Amino acid sequence: MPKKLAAGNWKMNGSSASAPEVAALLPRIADVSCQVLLCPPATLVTSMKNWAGSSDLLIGGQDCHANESGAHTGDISAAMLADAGATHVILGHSERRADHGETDAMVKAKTRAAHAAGLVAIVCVGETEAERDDSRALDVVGAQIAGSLPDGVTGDSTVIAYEPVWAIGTGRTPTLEQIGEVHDFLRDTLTRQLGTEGANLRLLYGGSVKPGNAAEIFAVSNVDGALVGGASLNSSDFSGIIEALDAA
Ligand SMILES: O=C[C@H](O)COP(=O)(O)O
Repeated sequence: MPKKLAAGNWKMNGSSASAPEVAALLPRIADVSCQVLLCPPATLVTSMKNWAGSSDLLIGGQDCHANESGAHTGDISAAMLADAGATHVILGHSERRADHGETDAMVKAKTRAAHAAGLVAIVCVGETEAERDDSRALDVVGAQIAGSLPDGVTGDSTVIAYEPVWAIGTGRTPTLEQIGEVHDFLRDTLTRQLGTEGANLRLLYGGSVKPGNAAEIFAVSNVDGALVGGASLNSSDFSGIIEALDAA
């Protein structure tokens, strides 16, 4: 299995003034055994790559178009992200699914494009609160997995992030049992579909991960890291999460 992964999603936050925050993170990740990734807005990918210098900090995008180039005003291709210094891209985040009407089929096409450009795709799945209340969480993430992954997925090319929509930015998290149930289900489903590669796929949990709850979340079976939103904006908070993952 590839190394565990602590991924930070800056969403629509950050500017050229963010350099010191990234600089403060670098000494804290110098000796960790897990991978550390920051996904800033596209405008900051190249700058952040420069701020990372010779450190092991990885840089990713937050979305890409399914096509390599063409008349798509405002969009960015996977190849462009790679050219800017990105190694990863987040795809199918619930905010993109909600704000931009992204469907599983669109996420699948984007994932294919990411792979073609040599990027690791972090494919997000997760149920809404109404779907969980309706006892449909596993059905929903199962359908998203079935619809969002193209052929040829491997443990090196793809990461799955389970993010219950109702836990994102709310300070609410599922119980550890609920996280374990979904992650075990994802592992079983992916191993059935993909064999060894499915067993090797990293499964991240995302949704209100903080330094205070990270250790208990990382102790849950089949949790191989986290996709962190708000707490990744603060180097001290993100470091706390990274240290918990490193110790898990
Ligand atoms: O991509 C990250 C997730 O949406 C989690 O965000 P959050 O840590 O602010 O809840």
